[in-house]
Amino acid sequence: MIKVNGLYKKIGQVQALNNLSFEARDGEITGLLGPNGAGKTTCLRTLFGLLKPDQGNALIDGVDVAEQPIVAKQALGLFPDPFGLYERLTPREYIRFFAELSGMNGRSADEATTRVLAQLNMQEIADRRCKGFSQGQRMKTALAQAIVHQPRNIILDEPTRGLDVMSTRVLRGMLSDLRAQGHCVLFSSHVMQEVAALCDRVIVMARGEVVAVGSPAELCEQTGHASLEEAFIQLIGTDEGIAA
Ligand SMILES: Nc1ncnc2c1ncn2[C@@H]1O[C@H](COP(=O)(O)OP(=O)(O)OP(=O)(O)O)[C@@H](O)[C@H]1O
Repeated sequence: MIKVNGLYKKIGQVQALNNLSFEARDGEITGLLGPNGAGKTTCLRTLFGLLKPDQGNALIDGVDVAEQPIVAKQALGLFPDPFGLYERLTPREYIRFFAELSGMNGRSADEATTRVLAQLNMQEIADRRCKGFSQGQRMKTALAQAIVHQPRNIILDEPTRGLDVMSTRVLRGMLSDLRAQGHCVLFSSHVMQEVAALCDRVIVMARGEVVAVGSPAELCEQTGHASLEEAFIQLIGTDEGIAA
């Protein structure tokens, strides 16, 4: 469970977060949807302890990220940019390295690596170098890295940016599996179709605050629009920076 309470963050002259509060529940996929500059990345960076809020707090399974960053991060997986994989390593080496970074060693790191390779059906590519991998194979490696320490909560910042259709499908399948296993999945997006297809609940953000919360169907109902696109435009006040 991820919870943010009254987050404020000013960056330069910009009030990037402006009393932002919401929760993302276990066993659900929660989408953070907003136009460019809404504050999505700032929020996710705060959740991961990379930014300190001016006010308010972020809780991972009830642990305050600012007060106990190491404990909070152990319950959190951050999905990295799959284009940034180190190409000379194999997935097994790569994932094991991240297992060690999260505090495992020797046998436990080996076991965790083997487990996640099996979980994501990666045995065939486990010992090939990442160089030349398809996007889908990169996605799996990136996700394996994020979940090797079995965090209950997984955060993804614009995970489908730049992906082809097949890879997007692979990612959607992986996120649905994580939901079925009871994980809390939170991802940011400015792509409506993606949010509509995947999310149980959508947090609509604009100007650093929440402007609406609900399932895609509830958001349509709240605004009286049949299409999600129209609902979002009404809620956000513009369609600038939102993709269909
Ligand atoms: N390092 C920074 N320096 C200056 N301004 C920043 C910085 N980081 C964020 N901001 C500003 O804070 C606001 C929120 O930015 P943020 O990146 O969180 O938005 P976002 O919703 O992730 O947008 P996008 O969809 O475009 O990635 C924006 O107005 C942005 O310009």
